Amino acid sequence: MANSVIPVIAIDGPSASGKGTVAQRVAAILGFHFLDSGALYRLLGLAANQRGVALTDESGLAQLALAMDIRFEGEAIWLFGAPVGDELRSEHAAAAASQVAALPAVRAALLDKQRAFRQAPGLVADGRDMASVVFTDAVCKVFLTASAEARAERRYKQLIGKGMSANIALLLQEIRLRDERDSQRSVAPLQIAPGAALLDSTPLSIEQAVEEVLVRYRAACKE
Ligand SMILES: Nc1ncnc2c1ncn2[C@@H]1O[C@H](COP(=O)(O)OP(=O)(O)OP(=O)(O)O)[C@@H](O)[C@H]1O
Ligand SMILES: Nc1ccn([C@H]2C[C@H](O)[C@@H](COP(=O)(O)O)O2)c(=O)n1
Repeated sequence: MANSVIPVIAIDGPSASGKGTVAQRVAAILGFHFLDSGALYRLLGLAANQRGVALTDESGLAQLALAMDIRFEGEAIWLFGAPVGDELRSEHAAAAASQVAALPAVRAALLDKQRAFRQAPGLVADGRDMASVVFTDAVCKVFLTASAEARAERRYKQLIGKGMSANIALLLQEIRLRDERDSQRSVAPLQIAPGAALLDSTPLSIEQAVEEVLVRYRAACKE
């Protein structure tokens, strides 16, 4: 199958809007591959930390991004042959990811790694620029959002559920800060891409949000 005809569903949106959860479930229902593009930026922040590369060293980070040996196996992730634990999901890792993601050379270095996930029979990709940059020809583009308060509450429950400590007021502050940085940066900012459908999941359950995406995908396939 030629790469360009392999269908992609692009789900972008702000932090903790539920994109990862929804994208993963849609992929499972359709039997598609799944790309958590944020994990690549988080892994780069982690690798930089491990190897002493400053989060402001654009060329050093870009070289590290190209060299990163990453393996995804279901929920498990390996970085340079070592398993990565829950630290990848911490707000500390998220803040580092948001910082390195603002650097143009880093984004360019990660493009091929992301596009390599486009494999038959299809791909569901979540991130910030899936529809606007990485998979501009995606058959279905969704911008999944929710109020900052709902997102902070979801993240709080997620972290507590994993046995990690969390403070909801602090989470709300971090979410707002990250929204600001991700949407104000000059390269590939978080935005609603042309042709993307806006889906506000504040009042929706996960199942309802999944169904909304599937409805849009099926409609797009009929066009
Ligand atoms: N519609 C929903 N209603 C309630 N909780 C939800 C909903 N969607 C997702 N969640 C929960 O919110 C938490 C955050 O979701 P998820 O990790 O998928 O967000 P995300 O947008 O991928 O975040 P990030 O980009 O920061 O990784 C998860 O615990 C998930 O189960
Ligand atoms: N396509 C992407 C994915 C992620 N980022 C950045 C912005 C986020 O703050 C950070 C972590 O992402 P998350 O795991 O929360 O989805 O990575 C990006 O710029 N582009």
